[in-house]
Amino acid sequence: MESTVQVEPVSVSVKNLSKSFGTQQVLRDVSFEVKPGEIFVLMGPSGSGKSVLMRHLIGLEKSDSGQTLVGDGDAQQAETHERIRTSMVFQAGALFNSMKVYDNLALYLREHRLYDEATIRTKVESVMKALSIEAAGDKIPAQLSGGMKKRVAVARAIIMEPQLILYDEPTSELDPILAATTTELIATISRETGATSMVVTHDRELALAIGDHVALLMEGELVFGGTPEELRNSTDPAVREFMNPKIDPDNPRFRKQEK
Ligand SMILES: Nc1ncnc2c1ncn2[C@@H]1O[C@H](COP(=O)(O)OP(=O)(O)OP(=O)(O)O)[C@@H](O)[C@H]1O
Repeated sequence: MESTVQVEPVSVSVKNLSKSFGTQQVLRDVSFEVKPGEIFVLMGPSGSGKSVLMRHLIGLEKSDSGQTLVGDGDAQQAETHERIRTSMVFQAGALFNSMKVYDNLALYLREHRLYDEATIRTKVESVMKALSIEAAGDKIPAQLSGGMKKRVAVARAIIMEPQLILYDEPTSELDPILAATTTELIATISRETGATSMVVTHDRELALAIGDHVALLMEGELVFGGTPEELRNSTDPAVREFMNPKIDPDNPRFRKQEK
């Protein structure tokens, strides 16, 4: 992917982060570090607080206590995000359906008046080439397949040359081959741009294949943090159950959860 731009990666640091909504505590004293340039994978069951945690990192949520740093800046201050380029690849792509793919990609550069139209064209074409989506330029998102839409969403995120890229469930709703392709894409972008990557996912294959570090959040608490190898070898019953749930049709777990 020779047409991508190298960036200065940033660290992420979460220290003793707690957050409640009303009486429900969603994050409990969560702490972890992400090193510049690494791929950090955040896993955990539905409702465990992953999205709330990520929202803190892009400044959309205010903590009750604790600290979230992106580089040397407080993630909850707008100034940090003006200085450090962070982009998020949303699950549904967050593309404008009424606009051609080319215009979706050019939008950020045009809105921020960063370059003249000729330079924008060069940049958009270069990112489209890097992700092999040149043929999609004149189409609107509704005309694209799921896999192509994912690549356009990734293209839209990397066009701003982010130092930190956050992926929200990038492989959900994809067939196994497309999930593998998207996983490879995340690894390639990480390698080629040098950006720090954080991936929220339920996808164990992705976590084990490309994570430098993996963290597991359960009921708002970080119950595991380590390498994929350490995750694979964990003897913690909750971690093992999450990674390898045994399906027992005679003793369904939803019945146990009802009690
Ligand atoms: N703005 C909010 N107000 C009240 N409760 C909220 C709010 N945002 C999230 N929650 C609650 O916080 C809990 C954690 O939600 P969150 O979306 O972070 O889970 P998640 O781990 O991302 O789940 P999933 O994997 O299903 O996306 C849920 O119980 C949710 O209902």
